Amino acid sequence: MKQPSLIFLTGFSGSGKSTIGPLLANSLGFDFVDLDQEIEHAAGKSINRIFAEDGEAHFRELEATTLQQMTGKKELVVSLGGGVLQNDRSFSLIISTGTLVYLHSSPLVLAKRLSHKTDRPLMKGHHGERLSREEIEQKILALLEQREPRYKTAQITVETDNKRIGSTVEELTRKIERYIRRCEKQKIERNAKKRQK
Ligand SMILES: Nc1ncnc2c1ncn2[C@@H]1O[C@H](COP(=O)(O)OP(=O)(O)O)[C@@H](O)[C@H]1O
Ligand SMILES: O=C(O)C1=C[C@@H](OP(=O)(O)O)[C@@H](O)[C@H](O)C1
Ligand SMILES: [Mg+2]
Repeated sequence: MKQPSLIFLTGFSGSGKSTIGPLLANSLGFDFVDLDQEIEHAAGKSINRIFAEDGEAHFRELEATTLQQMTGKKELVVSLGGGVLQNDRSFSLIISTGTLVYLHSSPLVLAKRLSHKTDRPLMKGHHGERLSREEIEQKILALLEQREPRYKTAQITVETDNKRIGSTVEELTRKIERYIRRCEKQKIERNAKKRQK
């Protein structure tokens, strides 16, 4: 069953899901889980090592299995990894059990935020070498073309470019609280109609 207060944060790598997730959970008074951290904990190794030793397809399976543990939960913020929605099983699990929230960022800003990070295997070269900011931007553009259609199915979207993290958290809190209230009202109205029949 769908729980509007089960919040899944999506968006490209570097959009701020892992940074904003715990702050948002605190602001809403909800629990928090970072899907990548859960996977690393369960596997006993880093995402970099999972990609290098077991491959991306195995990582996508781990994402889908770990997500399953979150279905049915309420008042929880889950920071997803940027590629999880590409797996059909994960995508349908997410949209059928919670609220999808999209942190939108431009490729230029994402490349800037990611150019100094070493823990994003997909933002490296074929042999694990570091890429220039321009090369990272090209990779981002190619991946975004595939991923954006599913990011855009989110019920709530916020822009993260040129915005302080605190402002994004405030905007998200307002929008999510309003969305949950609306869902609750609709549920009450549906139940009242059922009773009248
Ligand atoms: N306005 C902003 N919104 C979100 N992240 C920002 C912003 N400005 C800088 N950052 C930085 O960008 C990075 C985002 O990384 P992270 O939170 O790990 O994103 P994700 O989990 O989506 O990959 C962090 O280092 C964060 O501090
Ligand atoms: O874009 C992706 O496919 C990935 C994004 C990462 O998470 P973030 O979006 O938190 O960086 C992590 O799940 C893994 O490196 C794969
Ligand atoms: Mg993250």
